[in-house]
Amino acid sequence: MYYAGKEDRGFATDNSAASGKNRNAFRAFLDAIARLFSPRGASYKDSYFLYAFSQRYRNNSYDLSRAYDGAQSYTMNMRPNESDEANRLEALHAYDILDSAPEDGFDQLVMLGATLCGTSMAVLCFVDSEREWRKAVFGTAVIEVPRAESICARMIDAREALVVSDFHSARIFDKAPIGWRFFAGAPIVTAEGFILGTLCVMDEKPHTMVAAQMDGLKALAQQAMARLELRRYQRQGPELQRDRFCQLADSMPHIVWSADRDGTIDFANHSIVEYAGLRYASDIGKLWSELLHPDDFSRTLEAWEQSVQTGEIFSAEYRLRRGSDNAYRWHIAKGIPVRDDQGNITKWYGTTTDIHDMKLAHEEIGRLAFFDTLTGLPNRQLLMDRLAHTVTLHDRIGRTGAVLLLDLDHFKNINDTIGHDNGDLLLVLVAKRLLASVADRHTVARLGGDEFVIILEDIGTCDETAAQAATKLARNILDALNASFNLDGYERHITPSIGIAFFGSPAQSITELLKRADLAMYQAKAAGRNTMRFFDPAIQEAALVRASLEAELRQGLARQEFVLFYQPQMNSAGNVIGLEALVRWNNPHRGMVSPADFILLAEDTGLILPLGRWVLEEACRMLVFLTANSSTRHLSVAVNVSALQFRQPDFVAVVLDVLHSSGAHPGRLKIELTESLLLEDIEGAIQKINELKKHGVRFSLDDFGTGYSSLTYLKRLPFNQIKIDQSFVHNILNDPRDLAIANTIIALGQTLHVAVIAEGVETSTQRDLLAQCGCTLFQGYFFSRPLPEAQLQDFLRRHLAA
Ligand SMILES: Nc1nc2c(ncn2[C@@H]2O[C@H](COP(=O)(O)OP(=O)(O)OP(=O)(O)O)[C@@H](O)[C@H]2O)c(=O)[nH]1
Repeated sequence: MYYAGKEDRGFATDNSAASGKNRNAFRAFLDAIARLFSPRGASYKDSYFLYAFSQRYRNNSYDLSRAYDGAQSYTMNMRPNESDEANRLEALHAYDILDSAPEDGFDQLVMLGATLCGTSMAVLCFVDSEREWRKAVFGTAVIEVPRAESICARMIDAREALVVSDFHSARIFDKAPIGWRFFAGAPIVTAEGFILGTLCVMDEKPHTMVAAQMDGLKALAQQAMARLELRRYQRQGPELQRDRFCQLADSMPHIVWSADRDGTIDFANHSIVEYAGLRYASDIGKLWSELLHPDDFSRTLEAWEQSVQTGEIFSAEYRLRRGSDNAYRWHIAKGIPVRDDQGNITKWYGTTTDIHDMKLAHEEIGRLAFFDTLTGLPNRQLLMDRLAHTVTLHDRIGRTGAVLLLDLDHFKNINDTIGHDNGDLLLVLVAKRLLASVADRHTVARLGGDEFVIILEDIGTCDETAAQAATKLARNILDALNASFNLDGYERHITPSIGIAFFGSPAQSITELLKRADLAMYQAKAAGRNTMRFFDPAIQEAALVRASLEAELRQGLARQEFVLFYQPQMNSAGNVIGLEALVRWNNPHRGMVSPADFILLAEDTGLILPLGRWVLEEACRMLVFLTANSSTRHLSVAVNVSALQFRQPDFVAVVLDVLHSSGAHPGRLKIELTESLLLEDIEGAIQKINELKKHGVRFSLDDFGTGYSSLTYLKRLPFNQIKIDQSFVHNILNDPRDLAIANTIIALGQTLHVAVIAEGVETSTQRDLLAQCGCTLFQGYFFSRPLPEAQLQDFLRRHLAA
């Protein structure tokens, strides 16, 4: 990378800079910049200079100061020493415009002036020492006027822009110009403040000029001056052009830069010094990557590579660190690739513009358009978009989702009693609780007023699982909102009514879906509020059944309706070696309920935790009882532990606590775990099992063969026993594959020195076949059904080893 001596300017000053190659590159640079500012792709001749110059020219202002009778003049706010006519003439001659041939660009400006002001004549003239000389004329063929007769010269002498509506009434000149009654002129002013001439419009008829026309005329005069600058610039040598360019580049608010193929910046204007707080613009070459926000780096690099590969304009948005406060601000960069004489792209010329405020404003506009201003939740518009997208997706992947429509109960009362502001606050707090009640992947939106919608995504594949998931979530919401709110220093209560509708395959319209959820919500209101209802009657029925079963389950626990049955476990000699404790629910209305009908619900509702503890306590009580008798002291009691129970952080402590308080022998307690329970956190499982094993507690792996049956479990988990699932035992006589599996499990047990017990043994043939395979422990109806405590005593008496 090469760099200029004038380091805060940037351009190279070595001799080669003047070479034709560099001149071409330089022209290409100007052209590139011009294209950036000119959407139509005009060359720098047309737009770059005009743009840059008009920026500076705009600083000279014109104030309406006096009005004549029928005429107005505008005081020109110029340099103090501009009355120096000699300097003015020198400035004029420097442009080398006098007596030059007509040029299209100037002709067009003059024509535009006449069209804009609706006059029959227009002239662009320069005032020399002796004459007014016209570079461009429209509606007149007169090219020169003696200075003494020139109104434009009078304008320059008086330093006033002028509008004369009618020379007949204005009488501000000794002699009205022949053939005109109307005149309006705007001065051609250099950046230094010299008035070189005017762009003026004339007519044979009187006229009035509205302010917009005068402004337009002044703008055209500015364009004429800019074009004059460009003309002079083009006639200068490359060195002068470069200096001039640097001055202009530095006057621009954008960061102007050029870069090599590998992205190294080898030129930047002064804006980068001001923005980034660099010492020299040239520092940008090495500091660029430090200024760029790290998160935007790879994206920017990709855009650059893309431009290098395709030759398309480089375009990227990124954040650049500001030197004054180290804040990152968004910028947009655009760079035009420029080819050398061989057609290879060697340079990129571009600008980088601060768009931070604009971007934030856009984001804010986007936020306002899609988010509710009060709660910050997605609004109806965004909800509809997401819902449409989610419904289509679920149809495609064959999954079920749900829409929960929630309306607060008697919300109007809140507004009426504690005011609308507190009502608003309550809506905000409700929104927060809703967000806290659902997982991030779901959407919580405010439909309007006191209505909210929750989209539950992917909650199952069948109605039952989806209904359970939706019920669980709706319950959470009901619980969350039922807790009191602190408003205005008082505890306030609000409840919701929730309607639930499902979507899946085939997709239904979102309007229909919301209508269904709305209908269900009204049913919830009709049912007394503070509750939920499903749109689907069958699901609703199932949910009601479940809800009443749950209520009964709670009651059952409180009323101690649960009992333990014990199923004996036998050895090959036909002696009892232990018991498996199995819970039953003795419901006053339903009779004896099997665990299959309530354990899942107990797990879903968390009731399994108190129930599981109760089972453990009962089993330990039985152990103490067995230990008291010398003939039963050796028997173990196996207890099934659910996944939720086992995952409790205090599981080990609970087991030890129950063992301790009951006085049961830990070595006689056997905990049965299922394979699926181990999947989630195998390390945690190993730790818990080992901790309890230290106290003598034994472990059995239940249902082995039905799940993943990973040998890793057997290797890593310190089980004392594996259970062959009854499904294999059931068909062991008919299905050789079941026999093979049972055989394998038994062989595994022998190899790993882990006891193997077969459950579900119903016949002597099954028992004999398993025994032939090497199985020594059995459990099943062939020996005994699970027995209530009273019948167990009898059984034990008959089957204990002498
Ligand atoms: N504070 C506040 N109130 C609102 C806003 N938007 C709507 N409301 C009020 O919310 C109330 C909604 O009432 P409804 O849902 O029709 O009736 P309700 O009193 O909740 O009674 P039910 O829905 O039948 O239980 C109306 O009184 C609205 O004026 C809001 O942005 N802020």
